Amino acid sequence: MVLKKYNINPDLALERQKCTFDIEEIINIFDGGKEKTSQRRKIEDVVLKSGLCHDDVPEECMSLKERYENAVRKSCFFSKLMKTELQEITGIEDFETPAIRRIADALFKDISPFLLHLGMFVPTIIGQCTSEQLMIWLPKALDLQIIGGYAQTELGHGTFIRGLETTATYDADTEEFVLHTPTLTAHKWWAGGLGKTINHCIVVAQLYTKGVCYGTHLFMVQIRDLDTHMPLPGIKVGEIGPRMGFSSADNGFLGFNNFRIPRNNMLMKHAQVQKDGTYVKPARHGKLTYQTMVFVRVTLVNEAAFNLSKAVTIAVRYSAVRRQSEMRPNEPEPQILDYPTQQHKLFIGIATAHAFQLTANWLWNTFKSVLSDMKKGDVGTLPELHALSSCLKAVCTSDAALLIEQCRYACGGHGYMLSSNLPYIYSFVAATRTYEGDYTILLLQTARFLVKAWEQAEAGKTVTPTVSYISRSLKGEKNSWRSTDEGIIKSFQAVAAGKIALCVKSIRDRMKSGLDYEDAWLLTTVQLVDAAEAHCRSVILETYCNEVRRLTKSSSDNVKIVMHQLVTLYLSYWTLQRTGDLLRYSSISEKDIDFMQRQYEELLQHIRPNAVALVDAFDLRDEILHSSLGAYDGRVYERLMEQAENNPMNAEPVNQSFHKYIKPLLQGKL
Ligand SMILES: CCCCCCCCCCCCCCCCCCCCCCCC(=O)SCCNC(=O)CCNC(=O)[C@H](O)C(C)(C)COP(=O)(O)OP(=O)(O)OC[C@H]1O[C@@H](n2cnc3c(N)ncnc32)[C@H](O)[C@@H]1OP(=O)(O)O
Ligand SMILES: Cc1cc2nc3c(=O)[nH]c(=O)nc-3n(C[C@H](O)[C@H](O)[C@H](O)COP(=O)(O)OP(=O)(O)OC[C@H]3O[C@@H](n4cnc5c(N)ncnc54)[C@H](O)[C@@H]3O)c2cc1C
Repeated sequence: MVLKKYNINPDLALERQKCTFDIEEIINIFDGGKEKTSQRRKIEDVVLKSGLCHDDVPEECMSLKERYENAVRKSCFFSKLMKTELQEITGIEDFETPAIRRIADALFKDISPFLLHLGMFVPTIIGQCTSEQLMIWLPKALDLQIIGGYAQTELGHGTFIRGLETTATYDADTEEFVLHTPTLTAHKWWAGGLGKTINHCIVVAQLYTKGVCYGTHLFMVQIRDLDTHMPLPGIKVGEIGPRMGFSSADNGFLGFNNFRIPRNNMLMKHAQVQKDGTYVKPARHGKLTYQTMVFVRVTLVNEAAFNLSKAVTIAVRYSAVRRQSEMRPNEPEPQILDYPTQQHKLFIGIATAHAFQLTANWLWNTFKSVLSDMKKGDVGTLPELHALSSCLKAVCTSDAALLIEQCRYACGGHGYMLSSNLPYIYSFVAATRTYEGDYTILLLQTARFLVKAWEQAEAGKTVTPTVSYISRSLKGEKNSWRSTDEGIIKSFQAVAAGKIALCVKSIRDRMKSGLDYEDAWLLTTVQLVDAAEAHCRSVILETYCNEVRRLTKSSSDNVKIVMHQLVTLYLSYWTLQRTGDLLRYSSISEKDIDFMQRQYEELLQHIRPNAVALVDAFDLRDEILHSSLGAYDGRVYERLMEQAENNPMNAEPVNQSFHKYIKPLLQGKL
């Protein structure tokens, strides 16, 4: 749709006049500097001027098939644009993924069927191929001569990778692997793009050679003919059916009937099968084939931040425009943003988007540093990265989904309209809580690391920095509550340490009473999930505070003030959410809690005049927001009416069903 131009709604115009800081300064902080902001805007200009974002009919009014076909059309032209004009016009050679990721949302209200190609297929080639394999597949994949996906999950197993049933049996006579789907539940299920779009696929299968199973490994498999796009003989493939979101992502199923691929199609950077069938196991770490999952978990923290920033921009702008009820008799109806309960729903969304974005950047740097260690042969930092990326993916996607839904509640009935975009944003983020490792499963992975760290610290060994609070706790350091940033972080660490200690005790007590370790662990899993979540909270709080302090060192005073108000709001919010835990594991008193409550409510008032400016500082163009409620000009009612009038249901004054059914019913002739 072409966005109509309106004058700015007067309420929004007034809000912008109240702003106390330079918006551009905050935009630059989140982009990583002025230069990066200007690069990103150039990329956005090129894509928006290309006309690619235009739809004749709103996406939500298309049939599923039309939506898919429209998404393929746009993905192809977008790919072409990325390869040609974007580079030529902007002169930017190194397309930073965040900029491409952001502008992709101007094209797709839902998901591109090519998402997994960029998100998992290419990263798996980079992380899992030998240099020879890389030379074969990477240029083709980057040039989109082949389009791929990542098929790991099966109908019967997603979480438990070791339980996957698809087999890849080596035949030394022909130097081939035979891929086979032995049962119904062994069919690959869910892979994005697999249903209709891709011609290649990374397949995860149990490797058999010389009669021995060596567990899951990765294989490059061509599944469709490059010319006709027909499934190759021995391949059964299709779309899995309508779902809550991801409507244009053509998630698919895949089965193999003794399908043969060359030996060289096993991705052999870490483990190899030699020509005679001899298996050479990975030299350094048993879980290196899980590396793409770690990469995606890291990027999903960024997804949580980005999508939350979209939702909260929509809801804050709408709340500045919407007037409802009365605060005192006969007074004009206030903007709903003036209600403290509305501020309570929304300002935590702004602070959380900041916290997650800065945590995502920090995690990305940690990921890059672990990769660089691994290149030098050192895998010592991998367990901590796995533990961090697991809990941050779980908690950030889960919190973001809850807060996005809260943004929808904050928009009342209009938030329920698809044209608000809030239902799309929610259904996308709700899926991120499940895919790439379900919430509970990932927290249990972190818990495993925490229990080990506890045991190491108990044995007097040094533990990694993110769990150094465990050593302090074991030394008997008692937590004394202070309502400063550092004081609150220390108290949250004391909560995490206390919960880990209880888990360890619980496991040990259960073992003393005769249970084996597995049962003792199993019966403690409710507490273990809770302890891992507490650990994660302390990591986010600490990272957010540290990063704001670091990044605003040379900022203007007003930017420092407003950024720090959000940090304090975030710390106060979580203190009030976790009073039970803090009363149990720290020295916080009722008086301290009263103080925090008052501080929180005062902060809502302080932030209120800057609320619209703070969401403007996410710098999200209308074309990216796709929202009748959240456009920059705040012309909510005009846009809602426009959408209603353009609804294909209104193209004819009388629907044919009247003549077919209603009239005969009215006349008693049905
Ligand atoms: C071209 C233009 C087109 C336009 C498109 C425009 C798009 C814009 C472009 C932008 C691109 C950017 C993309 C960003 C967004 C990305 C979105 C991507 C969408 C993804 C869709 C979803 C994909 C999927 O879901 S794939 C399937 C994922 N599946 C899972 O995650 C399964 C979860 N299960 C597991 O991970 C495991 O089974 C696990 C960990 C639960 C248990 O494993 P296992 O049983 O093998 O191990 P354990 O016995 O429990 O542990 C043993 C030991 O290993 C350690 N360990 C486990 N995992 C790891 C690991 N990953 N790394 C390191 N170590 C690990 C574990 O801790 C144990 O250690 P100990 O020391 O022994 O304790
Ligand atoms: C939109 C979407 C896109 C996807 N895209 C892809 C893709 O491109 N490629 C791909 O390979 N996969 C993909 N997936 C699959 C996804 O990775 C899995 O659905 C996910 O890993 C969860 O696994 P599952 O479905 O087997 O859930 P299950 O493991 O069956 O989980 C069901 C419930 O059981 C619980 N549970 C399971 N095991 C345990 C345990 N050990 N302890 C305690 N509780 C447990 C879970 O916590 C959960 O509550 C996609 C999924 C979705 C929704």
